[in-house]
Amino acid sequence: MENLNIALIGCGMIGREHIERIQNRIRGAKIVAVCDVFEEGAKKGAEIAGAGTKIYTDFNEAINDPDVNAVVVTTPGQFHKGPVLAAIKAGKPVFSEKPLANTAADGKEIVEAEMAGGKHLVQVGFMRRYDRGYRQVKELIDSGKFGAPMVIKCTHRADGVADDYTTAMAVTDTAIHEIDVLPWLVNDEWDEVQCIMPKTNSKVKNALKDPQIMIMKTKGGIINMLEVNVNCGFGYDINCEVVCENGVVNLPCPSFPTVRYANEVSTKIEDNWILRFIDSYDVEIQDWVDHALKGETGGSSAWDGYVASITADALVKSQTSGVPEKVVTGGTPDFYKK
Ligand SMILES: NC(=O)C1=CN([C@@H]2O[C@H](COP(=O)(O)OP(=O)(O)OC[C@H]3O[C@@H](n4cnc5c(N)ncnc54)[C@H](O)[C@@H]3O)[C@@H](O)[C@H]2O)C=CC1
Ligand SMILES: O=C1[C@H](O)[C@H](O)[C@@H](O)[C@H](O)[C@H]1O
Repeated sequence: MENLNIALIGCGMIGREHIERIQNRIRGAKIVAVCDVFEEGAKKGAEIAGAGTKIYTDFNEAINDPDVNAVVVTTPGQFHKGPVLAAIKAGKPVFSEKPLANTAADGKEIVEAEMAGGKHLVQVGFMRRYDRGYRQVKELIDSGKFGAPMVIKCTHRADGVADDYTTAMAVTDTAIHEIDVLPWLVNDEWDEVQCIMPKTNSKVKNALKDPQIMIMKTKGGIINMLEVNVNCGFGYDINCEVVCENGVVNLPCPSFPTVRYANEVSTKIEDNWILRFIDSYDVEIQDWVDHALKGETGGSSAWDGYVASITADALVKSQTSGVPEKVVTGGTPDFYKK
């Protein structure tokens, strides 16, 4: 393939972000068609993509357009399976935003379809693997200088979520980033996970339980403590500290000026995920395009996405059981072994 001619499915918040970056900053690819169940949404996507962009409201029609040779899926997680399976059936490379699917059952269908087709076509949008800070942490850990990782402490904090955000989404939509990136960071796999509910924030006006504490243990014995806190009140605050045998490695915070003013010293915390990881989205999408043009996939595979969904299912189960739940994947199929 000379160029990816992409159909983007789901012209919402991140769909429009990806249209803008693909049209303006990504080499070797362009959006030629956009699709949204709401025609108005598709028209908004087409406006960003530019003149001549085809508009669809049916993802099968968009994906099977003969001018389309690649697919980006940016529908809500529970609606990823349809377009991803359609892209696999059409033999076209597909970038699916995270999560691959909201349940392990849906993820399994995708993995089985990709293996049956015999071609690696699916990449999942876990962009933290492309984030400069996470890659710096991984490089230091992989150097061996600090010894083996033993404990990880993370926060995933945001300042407010949509009204339809649920207790389960704290796992399937939010913690799913740590579920994917941490095993990659420390070269291990999840074994057992537990969700513990502290006192709920009095700002929460619906059934949402927030914050949540997720204790996750790897097969190698590393224990991670993750605080998911989506009503923190002060910004979008992502932290990751890896405690090793001879030292501690911390994820760098985005750099902002330190201001001294009126007897105070202060710096800034990002407002949201768009700005906090803006560079990593560009690196991730460019890597997907570069690989797809060679008939390959980079980043997180469909199997990585499926394992993340298996882990998420276990954590959601623990949200009600309150006890540790095992993460059972059955082992990596040869098709996905690197
Ligand atoms: N990597 C990251 O940091 C982020 C990833 N995401 C992921 O991106 C995906 C989309 O999230 P948002 O943009 O926030 O959602 P959104 O709700 O803003 O947009 C989703 C769009 O998909 C459309 N849609 C729904 N079902 C469809 C179907 N069957 N066919 C075509 N269009 C359909 C909706 O009409 C809507 O316009 C989710 O999987 C989410 O987890 C979202 C935010 C950040
Ligand atoms: O994917 C995302 C964002 O990247 C944020 O990390 C989360 O807080 C949000 O819930 C989710 O949509």
